[in-house]
Amino acid sequence: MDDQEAVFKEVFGDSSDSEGYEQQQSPRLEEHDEMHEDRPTPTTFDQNTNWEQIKEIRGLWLCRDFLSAGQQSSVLFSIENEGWFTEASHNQAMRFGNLPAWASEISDSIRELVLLNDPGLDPMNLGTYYGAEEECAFPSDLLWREPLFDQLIVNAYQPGEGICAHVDLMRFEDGIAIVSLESSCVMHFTKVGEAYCDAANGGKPHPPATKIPVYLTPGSLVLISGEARYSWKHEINRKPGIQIWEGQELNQRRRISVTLRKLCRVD
Ligand SMILES: O=C(O)CCC(=O)C(=O)O
Ligand SMILES: [Fe+2]
Repeated sequence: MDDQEAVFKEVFGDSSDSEGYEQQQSPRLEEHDEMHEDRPTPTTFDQNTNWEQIKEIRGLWLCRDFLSAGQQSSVLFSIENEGWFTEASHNQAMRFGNLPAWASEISDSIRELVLLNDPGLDPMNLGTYYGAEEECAFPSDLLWREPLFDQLIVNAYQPGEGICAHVDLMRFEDGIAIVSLESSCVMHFTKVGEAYCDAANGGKPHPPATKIPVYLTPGSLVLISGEARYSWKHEINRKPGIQIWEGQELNQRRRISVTLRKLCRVD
């Protein structure tokens, strides 16, 4: 096991073991607890309060405390070790196919966390739970595809940098996950077709587009599927005056994001 893998297993635990979902989120923390007198409370995922459904947009879910501070450091350490961002001009890295171990661990944790909140998605519980599919953070057909994700993009944004409004390319399947690290930001969602477009309207002003702001803190996870994926654009505009949350302009630092998607099959 190399250093990076060891650190990752230390923080996330070994996802190949057969412990229950709740234990898998922080098994190593619990081991440490046994060794120390002044034990911190283990961080387990709360079954009901962890996920936030963005009510204006079907298929948009947020888990603010997806990665603990230690897990965030571990992921950042792994990303740093990849050596992708050693030069200031490098701000994006992509991987297709097998994900690096640390990204696979994130992918496994996403599946576990969705299941934890929606036990009815687990085939083991078929017929026992009857939850509405729209109450699930990820639809079951996406949750059980293999692999869950096979494409990774890591973006590094300096203060002031963001990403223009877009719908992710159709070459990717439904079901996208974004993990935020280092700096908080506001991601804005705009309905497709509602965005301001001068030329298409003969220069006449459009009514202002409905923009739904979503506050992404470090360690948070966003899941985007269905309407949120196909009928809404997302953007991060970090120009002055735009990154406002609860009336306050956010203090910007470098932001790293990890985006996981699945390529469409070409038969
Ligand atoms: O950096 C982010 O948080 C979003 C990235 C994104 O939307 C994309 O790569 O398509
Ligand atoms: Fe995107």
